[in-house]
Amino acid sequence: MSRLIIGAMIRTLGAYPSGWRAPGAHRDPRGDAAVLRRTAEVAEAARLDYLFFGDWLATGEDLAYRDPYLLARVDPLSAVTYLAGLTSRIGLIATANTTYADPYTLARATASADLLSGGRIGLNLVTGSEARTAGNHGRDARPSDDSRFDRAVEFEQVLRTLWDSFEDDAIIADAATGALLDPSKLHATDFDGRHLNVTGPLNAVRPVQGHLPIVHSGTSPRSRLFAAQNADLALVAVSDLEHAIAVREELRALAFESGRDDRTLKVIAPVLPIVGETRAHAQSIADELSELVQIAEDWPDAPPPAFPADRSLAQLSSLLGVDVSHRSPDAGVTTAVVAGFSAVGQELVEIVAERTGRSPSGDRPPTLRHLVVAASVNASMIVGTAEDIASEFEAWSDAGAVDGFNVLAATHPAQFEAFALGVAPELQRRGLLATEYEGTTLREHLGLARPDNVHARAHEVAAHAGSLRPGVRAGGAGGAGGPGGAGRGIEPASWHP
Ligand SMILES: Cc1cc2nc3c(=O)[nH]c(=O)nc-3n(C[C@H](O)[C@H](O)[C@H](O)COP(=O)(O)O)c2cc1C
Repeated sequence: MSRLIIGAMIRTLGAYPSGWRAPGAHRDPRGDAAVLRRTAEVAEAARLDYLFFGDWLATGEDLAYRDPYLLARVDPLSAVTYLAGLTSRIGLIATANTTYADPYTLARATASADLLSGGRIGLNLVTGSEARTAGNHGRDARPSDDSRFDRAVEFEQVLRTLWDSFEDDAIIADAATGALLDPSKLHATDFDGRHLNVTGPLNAVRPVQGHLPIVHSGTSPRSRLFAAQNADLALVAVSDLEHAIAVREELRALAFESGRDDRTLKVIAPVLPIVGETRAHAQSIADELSELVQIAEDWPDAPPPAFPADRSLAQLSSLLGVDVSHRSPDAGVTTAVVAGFSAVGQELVEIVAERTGRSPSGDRPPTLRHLVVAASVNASMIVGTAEDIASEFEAWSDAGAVDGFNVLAATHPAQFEAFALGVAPELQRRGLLATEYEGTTLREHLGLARPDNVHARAHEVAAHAGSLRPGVRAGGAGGAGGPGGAGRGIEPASWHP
């Protein structure tokens, strides 16, 4: 039984769109500091490996209905730096968008946070953008998929090379001789790529972790290739166990073909557990959350223009293959009605039954509202007791489907603490989560070696070959941490200056 990597993806207003409406739930982002503090304390006591902060560089009224936690949130780097001061062992992962960020500024901020945290920071690199994000950054259009990933590849290489500006022993600090620095161990970056030109060196000492663990989340083919070639953790969106096994196999094969030790790539799936004292209790929580999700028919005339179009009886009718748009959303759906549904409709009825315990043949049949919500709210939900949830984690681990999970809490604090205080101890009992932090850095929690300094390796190669001038690069191709890059501790011969 190998231990899983267990992190929590923090969404303070809850990861379920109606989570903030649940009784006692945190619902005002102006109070996020206290929730973040409490969440970090509980997560570290539960020995979770890390807290993960996604990011979205735009906002608008639509998010209030679809993804409320995105409406107004603390910037991920501020969150991890703040929590680094309040915790001592748990990892802290922030998200940055390589399409819009500046590599020098980001390298400096992340190297600083890693120093301040004692080596506990990770960096999730995303490239995606929507029109609003482009507009917020003075760009008139979304970059093409290829150009955003071509830039991301250069960006990741520049980050690693900037982080390696100071070799670990570059600072001498000898008061007697007045020697503060060994200048031969401070390296320029001199990156000259198609998208990025960075001279360096970075004005921050090398991170405690050498290079921060790189995370990448995405679904497109370019995204998977980027993760396979450059990431330590790949966050995947998967629909079920079989899909997860296939995606992990594909990512590991891509990593191997890129010249990496594919075991160094950890595949992490998001999961949204609803935890109750009994299964029926958990189902009642899921049922209440489902009923709190607003649908178009809740407005007497018409929903607001920004309201999600797919959250309506009209949209549901097209999925069911039966016109239910004129019926009450709270009308029970009986077995006879379900018999006329399409295959998709039947599947929705099963999803609702699994989550809420509502059955068309029972005394609490599902309503059309439940079916609208099941169809329009995307969530990898598991509903049950702490043992039920832990057994599902164990089954995915045994099947080789994942290396770990990013746990999303439907509500804060209730469901987050139900997981941390209920499921985490059960995972520890089964050997799936450590009972104590074995190391002090995020790399150690993730079982990742500390990479060599690309320039120091170049020194060795140069000393050996008598030719190479470290730090001067012939252009963007080939990189410190990219495919075959020495940044991964892969033999220097594969690193092309
Ligand atoms: C599990 C998961 C989490 C994600 N989190 C973010 C995020 O926090 N911010 C973001 O801009 N994109 C996020 N994305 C979207 C992709 O990371 C992003 O667009 C990436 O560049 C790959 O995109 P593509 O699959 O659209 O090519 C996430 C995707 C997945 C599967």
